[in-house]
Parts: sequence; structure tokens; C-alpha cells
Amino acid sequence: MSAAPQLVVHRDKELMAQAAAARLITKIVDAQAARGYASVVLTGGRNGNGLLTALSSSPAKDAIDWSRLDLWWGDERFLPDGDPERNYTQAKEALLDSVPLNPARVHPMPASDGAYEVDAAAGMYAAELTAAAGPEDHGPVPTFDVLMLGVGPDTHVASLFPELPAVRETERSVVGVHGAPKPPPIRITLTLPAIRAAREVWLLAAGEDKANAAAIALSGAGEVQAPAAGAYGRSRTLWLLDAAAASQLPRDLYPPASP
Ligand SMILES: O=C1O[C@H](COP(=O)(O)O)[C@@H](O)[C@H](O)[C@H]1O
Repeated sequence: MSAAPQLVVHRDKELMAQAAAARLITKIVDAQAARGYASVVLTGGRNGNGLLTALSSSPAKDAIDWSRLDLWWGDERFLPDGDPERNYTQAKEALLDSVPLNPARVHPMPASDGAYEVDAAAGMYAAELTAAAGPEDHGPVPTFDVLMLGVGPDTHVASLFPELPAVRETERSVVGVHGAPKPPPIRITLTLPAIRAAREVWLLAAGEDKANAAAIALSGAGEVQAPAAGAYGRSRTLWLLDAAAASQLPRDLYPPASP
């Protein structure tokens, strides 16, 4: 079942990051209370890292049992381990190095200095996801509690760029990306079917440079031309915006901004 997008607009990107971090803490705590563990898919980019930085300075982060949290990534720039442009490196700096995670539950995507080229590395990540999925997931990836996606100014999400083959993928859960228009050109990404396995998909868009992308994706564009339009969750799809990113939305979509 797909979920019609719900929109929340915050005053500015700092408030958006803090409110999204608070929302994520509650989601993780609730999932851990219900099932004993939670699973979250992280995004790279400015908004995703802003959320992690806000989470790291929230006192409420201590409500999370970090040892019972599974972390996955929606995409990765295919660069050497430790490269400052890798989404994993940036997430470690923003939050992960400062919380007591169980390393066995942290699943970064492969780096370019490992044993595999990008397509084989994507296949390995797909196999890792399949190994973590159970019969209750009814598919090749776990039912993530929350999967977050930063929305690029060109409507890309994860490393699904408009018109590139990865956004058309219907079988595989993870693929290599060649020729991404945003550097670096070689990447690994979850595909739309894998993204749609999540209970909740949260799309993060803050800043004026995201306004056109949000308006296009939320106005009925096709997913090949506007990949963000094809990202939705099984039970909820939530767009978290700031006022600048919401400024070009059609009036009937624009909810009142939070103070
Ligand atoms: O390259 C990437 O870009 C997007 C969006 O990043 P932003 O800085 O424009 O917010 C991000 O979601 C993706 O994970 C990342 O690899």
C-alpha cells in the first residue's frame, strides 16, 4: 500500500532539523518498545547531516537504546573508506561516533578501495539486506521503520537521478550508478522498490534551492523525471520542509508553517 504524502513545514532549516530529530527519536523509542529493536535508513546530504547533528545535541537521544538499532544507508558515494565525501564518514562525524551503537548492526555501503567494483559492491549490499530480511518482510529487504531521503535540487533522492537507469530498476534492491550528474559520478543506491519497503519514508527538503524540486515532485510528476515523486512508504510518506523549500508549492498543498 502506498501512502499519500503528508507535509510539515517548519520556519527554517535549523528548526526543521531539530523537529525531525525529535520525531526520529520518538519513532525509534516506540519501535524498540514494541519489537525490541528499530531499523533506520540514513541519507547523506546537507539536510540528513543537519538532522544527525541536531540529534547528537538533543538530551532526549539517551532515550534510545543504541545497541538495538539497525542502521542502513540509502546511498553512498563510491569513494575510499574514510573519504570526507562519503555519506558514512559524514554520518560518523555528525552522530555515530558519539553513541554506543552495536557495530554488528551498522551497515555502511561498501567503499571503492574494497575488493569489488561498484556493481559487484551493490550486489553485496543487496545480499546483506536479504540476509537481514525475515519471512515477515515478504521481500528481499527488511521492513525499515524509517527511511530518510534528502531531496536534491534536481529532485534526486538517494542516488536515483532523473532519467538514469537506476531510477527505472524494478527487480534489484541495490544498484551501482554510473555517470551521476552530481559528483562523484560513481555511486551505490537503493532502488525505488527497496525504498518502498519501508514503513515510513521521510523526505527532507530545506532551503530555497529545493523549492522547485519539492513543487515538481509533489505536483504529479513521473518518477523517472522526478525520482522524489516515486519515493513513498508502506504506511506513511512524510515531507519535512522549511518555509523556503515550501515556497513554490501549489497553494492547495501548502500547510501552515510551524512557528
Ligand atoms: O549526493 C547526495 O545528495 C542528496 C541530497 O543532498 P543535499 O546536500 O542537496 O541535501 C542526498 O540525499 C544523497 O544521500 C547524497 O548522496
